[in-house]
Formats: sequence, structure tokens, C-alpha cells
Amino acid sequence: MKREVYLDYAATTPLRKEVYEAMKPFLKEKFGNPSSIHHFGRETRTAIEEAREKIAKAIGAKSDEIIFTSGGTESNNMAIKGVAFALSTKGKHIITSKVEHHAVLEPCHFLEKLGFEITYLPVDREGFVDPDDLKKALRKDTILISIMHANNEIGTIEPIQELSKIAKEYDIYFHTDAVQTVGHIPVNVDELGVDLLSISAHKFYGPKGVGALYIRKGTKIHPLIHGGSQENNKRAGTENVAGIIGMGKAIELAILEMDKEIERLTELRDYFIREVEKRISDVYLNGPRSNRLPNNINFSFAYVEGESILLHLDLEGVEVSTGSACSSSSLEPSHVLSAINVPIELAHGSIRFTLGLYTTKEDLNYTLDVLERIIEKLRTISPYKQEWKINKKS
Ligand SMILES: Cc1ncc(COP(=O)(O)O)c(C=O)c1O
Repeated sequence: MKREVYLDYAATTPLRKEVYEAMKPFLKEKFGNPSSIHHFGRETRTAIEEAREKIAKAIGAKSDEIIFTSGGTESNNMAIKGVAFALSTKGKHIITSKVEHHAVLEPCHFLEKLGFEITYLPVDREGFVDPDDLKKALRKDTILISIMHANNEIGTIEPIQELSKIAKEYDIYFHTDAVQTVGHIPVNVDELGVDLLSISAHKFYGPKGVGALYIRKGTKIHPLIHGGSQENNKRAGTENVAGIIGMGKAIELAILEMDKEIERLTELRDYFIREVEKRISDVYLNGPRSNRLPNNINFSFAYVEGESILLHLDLEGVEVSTGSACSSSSLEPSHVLSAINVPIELAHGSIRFTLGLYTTKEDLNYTLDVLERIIEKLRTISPYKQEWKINKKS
């Protein structure tokens, strides 16, 4: 029987019921502007500060080190451009990696147009940045290093502690895009040794359009949005009150359930990987087998197009993604798969399955049955069929 199976939790997660309930009053009756002095204003101000404390506590920070933003994209932009603008007289060199999200790569491309120089570090075949490569890339004028905590396409968890240690030795700011890890695996800013860290609520069952940037006390950074004095003069504009309250509730619940979910999802992930490798020939797992996000699976299926697999899965009620959500609409192979040296034909046959709170083993069994059938059917009509048969014989 047809099932509805959502396996695209890395793109976004559904809003939790408890989060929606917590937000509701702030969409209607509790409408005060948090900057107003009167009762209505004080009520929303208090709620915002409580949410800030919850976010800070979840990552081992202090509440005055948290700035609310419109999401992961804005947080990354603020961290990178904000530090670049603040330190441009000290230096104009930034180091990042080739596998970052576009919300890091594009601000870097923009800065290049303004005369900054960016080094894009390579990664190994599993997507890991080598600390030695970072050391070699350092220059006297390096002002910022930005390496993501975990990759949104292939799930690689980067060795942030080791990388940030190098930054510290040379007194260089370290930013990490933790959009895929906060609320999913333990994140502690002191243990990671980072100065800036990006968060997005809709990746952990909070609302879309709200996020946060952790800025270690004393870090020099310019605001990107000018206006009122909100967010400690670092991000002007009346706050997204309901969104912020929702993010606070979502992080609280995510932290409570984290250990249990890590164990459950890791088991489901490894079961799915094993079954795919057992049931379907010519499949290649992208990304590592350990130090991988508990909910991430990314496979290349030889001789078939990822888009065809996606559309056929969709018809059967299974929602997945080819590479990152942003590149789903483009025919370019994903920059992440290119960086880990996946051949172009295989990169085009790649599918990302990301699990979450509501994923069950029954969902995965249904997906496996459907997937096995679809791949077999697509391969029968594949233009690579002859070549495939030859390869299989040899
Ligand atoms: C690693 C990473 N960084 C940044 C973003 C952008 O976050 P947002 O959608 O909140 O702007 C995403 C979302 O896909 C992501 O996966």
C-alpha cells in the first residue's frame, strides 16, 4: 500500500506541534513590540530573552553572545561579511572549504569582487578538511576561517576542534556553519573552539525564517542591517517574535531528545545503507561511514539519473532530494560531489535521504522496496544499458 514517506529532513523539518502552540499567542494576542516600554512590549521582550537563554544554553554560550537573524543564510552572511568589513584594515584573506553551503560560498564570492582573497580548501574523498591543508593556507593577512560543522549533502562532520586550534594559535577568528548540527548532535562553542556559529530553526522542527548567530564576546564584527538598536546594535529591525519563541521551544525539545534520537537514527541510517548495498548493485555511498550525521544517507546509483529516481520516488509517496535543495533545480553536478571526486555520471545519479523525528523502520522498508523496483526499471530503459551489461560481465 502507498505510504507518504518524507526523507528530506536536511532540507527542512516539519514544525512541531508543541512549537506551534508556543508560537500561537505571539501571532495574535501577545503582539507588543519588544522595544516598547509598556506592558505589551515588556511581555514580548521577556519572552525573547527567555528564548535567547535557551539557545545560548543549548550551545554552551552566554545569552548576550546570541544575535537573532532570519536564518542560516543571514547568519553566515553576517559572520563572513561582518568580520571582513570589521577587519579589512588588518587583512583581506579568508579561508573556507570547497564543500560549504552556498550561503557561505556566495558571500565569499561577493567579497572577492571587493578585493578580498579567498582560499577554498580541498577535501578528501569522504569530505573531510585536512588540518595540514589549513595550516599551509594561512597567511599573515588571514582574518577569518569558515569551515562548516557538518555537510548538508553528504553528512561529513568536520574536525572543527582540530581546525579551530590552528586558528587560535595564529589569533584568527573561526566561524562554523552549524545549521545541520545544532539540535541534532552535541554542539558546544567552547569545546569546538569557535568564535562565530550559525544556527537555523527550521532544521530542528522550528519555524522557517528565523535563526541565530553566536558571536563570542569581544569578536569584532560589523552589522549588515542598519536601523534601530535591536540585538545589541548588531542587527536592526523589529524582531520576528513568534519565530524566536518557536526556535527557543524547538531547541529545548531537541536537546531533551538528542541522545535517544542519535541512537535511533544512527541505527536506522546504518540499516538503510546496509539494505541498499545488499539489494541494489552498482551503488556507491557518498561521504564517510563514521563521523557522519546520524540522519544522512547519500548514494550514487550508476546508470540512472537522480532526477528520474526522485520523480519516480515522488510518485510513490517518497520525498527525497538530489544533492542539496538549492542545486535540485540546476543540472550542474553538486559542487560537494565534485569536490569529493565523484565522477560526473555518478554525481548525476545521486540521491540524498535524510531521516528525522517521524521516520520509522516501516518507512524505510517501504522506501527500500520502492527504490529497488524503480532502479531496476530505470536501468532497463537506461541508455547506459549496454555498457552496464558489459561492465557487469567483466
Ligand atoms: C549547511 C547549511 N547552511 C546554511 C543553510 C541555509 O539556512 P536557511 O535555510 O535557514 O537560510 C542550510 C540550509 O539548507 C544548510 O544546510
